[in-house]
Amino acid sequence: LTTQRQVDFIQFRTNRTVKPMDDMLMSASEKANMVTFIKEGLPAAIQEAQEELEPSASSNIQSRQNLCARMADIGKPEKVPMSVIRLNRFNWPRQASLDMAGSARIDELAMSKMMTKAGSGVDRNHLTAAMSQISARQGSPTGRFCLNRPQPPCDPSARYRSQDGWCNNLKLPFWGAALSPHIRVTPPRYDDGISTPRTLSVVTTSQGRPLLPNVREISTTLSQGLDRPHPTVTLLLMQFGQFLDHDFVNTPISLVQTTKGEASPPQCCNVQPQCRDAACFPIDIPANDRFYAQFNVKCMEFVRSLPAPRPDCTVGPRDPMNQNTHFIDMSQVYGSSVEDNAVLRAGERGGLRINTSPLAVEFRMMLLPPDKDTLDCQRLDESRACFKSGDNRVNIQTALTALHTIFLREHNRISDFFWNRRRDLPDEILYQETRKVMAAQWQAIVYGEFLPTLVGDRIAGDERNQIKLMARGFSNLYNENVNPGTWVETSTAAYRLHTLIQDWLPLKRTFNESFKPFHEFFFTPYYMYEPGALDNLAEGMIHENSQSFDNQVTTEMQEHLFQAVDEKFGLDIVSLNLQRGRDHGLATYNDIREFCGLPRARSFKDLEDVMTRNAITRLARVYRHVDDIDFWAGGVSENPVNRGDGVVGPSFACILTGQFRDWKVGDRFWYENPGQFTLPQLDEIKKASLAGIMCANTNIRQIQPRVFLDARDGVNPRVPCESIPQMDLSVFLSTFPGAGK
Ligand code: HEM
Ligand SMILES: [Ca+2]
Repeated sequence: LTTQRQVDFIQFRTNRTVKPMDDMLMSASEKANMVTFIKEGLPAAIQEAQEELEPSASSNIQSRQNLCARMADIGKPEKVPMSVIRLNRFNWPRQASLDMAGSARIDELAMSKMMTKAGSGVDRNHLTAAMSQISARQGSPTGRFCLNRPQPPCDPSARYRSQDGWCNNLKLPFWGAALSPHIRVTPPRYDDGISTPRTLSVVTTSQGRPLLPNVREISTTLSQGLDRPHPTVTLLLMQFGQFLDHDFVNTPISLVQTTKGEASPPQCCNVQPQCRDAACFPIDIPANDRFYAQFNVKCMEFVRSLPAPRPDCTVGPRDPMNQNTHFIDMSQVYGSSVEDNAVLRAGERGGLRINTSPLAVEFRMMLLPPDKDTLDCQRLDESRACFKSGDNRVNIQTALTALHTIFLREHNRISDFFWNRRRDLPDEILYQETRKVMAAQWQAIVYGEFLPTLVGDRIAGDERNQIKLMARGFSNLYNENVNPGTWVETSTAAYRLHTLIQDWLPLKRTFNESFKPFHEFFFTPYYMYEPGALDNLAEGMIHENSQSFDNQVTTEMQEHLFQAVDEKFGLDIVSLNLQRGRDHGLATYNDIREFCGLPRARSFKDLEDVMTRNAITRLARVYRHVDDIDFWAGGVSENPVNRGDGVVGPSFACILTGQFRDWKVGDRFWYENPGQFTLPQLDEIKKASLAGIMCANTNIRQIQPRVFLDARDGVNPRVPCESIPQMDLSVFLSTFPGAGK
């Protein structure tokens, strides 16, 4: 049986370096004709599209909006639930993202004009693929967001990463930078080949192609919220996983101008379809829904992600924007822009700003600085504010806030050490040197501890996958031709490991709390102000287990996501994940199988090579055809890879292995690259561990060395913190600017 198949080297079926044009089955003259057609027609199409989308020119759109606004007023406008407001805050766009999306929308309209012009004789996928390779908008006034983005030239000898990731790649400075698109390793699946979500089944009937199953129906068919704790993996794996995802991706949603002149997310439910904003993609809830029906809820709000313009001056199918640096560089701690970073800095001694509220001072707790503007937080009293960090999602649930706090403390612990020895150095140097060490040990922990647990030792240990750390010496894997960008396949499915989440937080032990459901911790991180809260959470996360990797997601996430205390229901993360996949034009489960070297399944039965019969039955119950299966739904239905050597299934493991490889070999500042650290410094970084960081920054006294796995006598026994190795930070002083003079 192929279920027993062992996976080691992950080899992609498609050669990702092949340009789409080369891939097309066209004669040379056909290709040449298409290139001429695009070069001649596209600038005019862009011009037309721009005029059409210009706000002043669209009086008819305006009047339609006004009409619809009046209709909405006549009907009773529903109060927007707090859960929806919180979801939108979670995905909030920066002004720069909104500006850039305007440019991307012009491109999309221009593309569709080109398609109309080309007529039905031309293959739409060929045309979009060809357009995406021709820089037709360079120098055009709307091209201001491509290569012309105003930035100082790159300094190849810069010792530190830039704050926004710009210039990591010297040839293509936008690669991996904040405010660039997610990238793709499989072709997009949009209904129109440009940007409209996949909604149609592959099946053709006499009435045409039926709709794909509704995402909420898929959600309830797959998951019954069963409680299946993972046998060996701690809850810290889940929590670290989320903390890491806030390093490499932050996808903003679209906003609309309200009549008051503010920008806000459009309301999509309870609005007539013809009056809905183009960014609306609401989720219908079936009338017989096992949970929402009792509240008479028929629709879940969903706003589409912002389109990102392509940084290489080409036009092409829509890609979502990423507001964080794509690199594994601790941007969730430091921010993804110079402006964000400035707010987080103490401004002296190389430190990060901390919380100076009376509670924090009284109990001598180093906490994150307060964020007075956080609308999504329900403030209980003035003395307990929500927190600020490098990623704006820091407050969404308290265990995440706890990890942010531990890494804040770690930064200040290291910067204090440096400052005590080099008081002559300015704040900026002390900060950057600390950040450099922080990012290095972060990468070492992500690749050395987290990834081997996630994809399994067998895959992580295979040198050919290039995710294994060096036993000694430097790595020679840096490749300037590898794009270090976050993949849509990762952000929108393979890394959405919401199946690992428990329906409680491990706060019970010290606080003697009666059971508190997980949703009471959404956007209410006030526990952090209790003395001992952080220690308690840290201790709980290494004691308790994650949920298993499977098609089951806790009802806290499937029914109560972001629910406020005075609400009865929240959102469903499974529906959101699936709908987001369609919004982002994500390839299907079968596409990914093929990309990963598994055979394309021709029937549901073919899925037996990676799934149990039970998991297949659920998929077959809701999907009409095996080609319709959404990647996330198929991915979580798989058995863990290599019989449980890894946590995730084979297709998630495949995507994640490729992704982590590219984040590493495409990062010029990867800590093992020559020129980043000296050999003695690398030897110290090898001593870094998450156990060590938790010991150094909390009051935990005992810990198992491999924190993502249960403590087990003989194998991974809990030991006193004193016996966990710590880096000798003094080795880093020798390469400080001006050292040894
Ligand atoms: C622990 C509580 C968690 C909550 C409440 C939560 C909630 C959410 C929500 C609401 C979204 C946005 C959904 C959408 O509109 O598309 C999201 C996205 C995401 N989640 Fe989670 N999540 C949690 C844990 C995790 C974990 C453990 C992981 C992975 C190990 C994870 C990975 C992701 C990723 C990669 C995204 C996409 C983010 C982006 O593109 O900006 N999440 N999560
Ligand atoms: Ca980052």
